[in-house]
Amino acid sequence: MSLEQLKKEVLEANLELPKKGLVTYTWGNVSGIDRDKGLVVIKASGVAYGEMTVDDLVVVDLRGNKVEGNLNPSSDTATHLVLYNNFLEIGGVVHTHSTWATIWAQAGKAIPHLGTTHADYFYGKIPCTRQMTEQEIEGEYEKETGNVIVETFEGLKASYIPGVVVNNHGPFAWGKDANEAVHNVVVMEEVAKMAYRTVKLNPEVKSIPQKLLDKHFLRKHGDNAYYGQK
Ligand SMILES: O=C(CO)[C@@H](O)[C@H](O)COP(=O)(O)O
Repeated sequence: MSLEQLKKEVLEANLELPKKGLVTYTWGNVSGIDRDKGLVVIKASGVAYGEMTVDDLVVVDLRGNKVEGNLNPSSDTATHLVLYNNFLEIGGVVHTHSTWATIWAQAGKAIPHLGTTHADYFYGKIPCTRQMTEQEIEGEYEKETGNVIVETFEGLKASYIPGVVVNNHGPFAWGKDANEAVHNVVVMEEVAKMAYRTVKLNPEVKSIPQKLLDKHFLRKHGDNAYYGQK
C-alpha cells in the first residue's frame, strides 16, 4: 500500500469515530502504520473532525520524528508509537474518551467478559492498567502511558485482546489496520455499556464459561478460524 493510500485509510478511520458517536469535540485519534517503510500516519493534534482532510494528518517515524505534514501530530502519538514498537502484529491504533469505556477506566476496573458479544472480539476481560506514578506523569507522560499498557499485556496476546482501558484516562484499541482498530473500539464501547448494566442488574454475575469464550472467539480469530465466508 502506498503512503497516500494509508493516509486515505487513516482519514476514513478517524472520520468513523464521530459517525459512531465515540468522540466529542477533538477527543480522540486514529493512526495506521506502514511497517515496510517504518512510518506512521496519525491525526494532527486538536483538529476538528467535521472539517478533517488528509492535510490534517501527519507522518512520523517510529521514533516520533515528523516526516510529512504541516501540523503537530496528535498529543497521544508517543503512546501509539510504543504500541507499534511492542505489538508487532498490529497495524492500526485508536484512542477515544467514549463514555462507557471511560467509565470503566475512571473506576480503575477491567471490563469483564460476560457474554458472547464480548467473546466474539476479546478473548477475556479487557484489562485496566495500573495508575501511573507521579514520575511517569511528570516525565514522558504519553510514552509512559504506552509503557504501562505494554506492562499490562505481559503474558497476554495483543491480537487476542485488542484493547485496554487506561486507568483514570480512557480506551485504546488496535487491530491489523486502522479500520479494524476502530471496529474494535466501537465494540469495546458497546460491551462496556452492556457489562456496566449487567453488573448493576446482577452484581454476582460470573464470567462467560471458558468453553463458550473459546467457541465464540476462536471461530473468528487465529489459525483455526472458520466463521463467515471463505
Ligand atoms: O486526552 C487527550 C488530551 O488531553 C487526547 O486524547 C485528546 O482527546 C485528543 O488529542 P489530540 O489527538 O487532538 O492531540
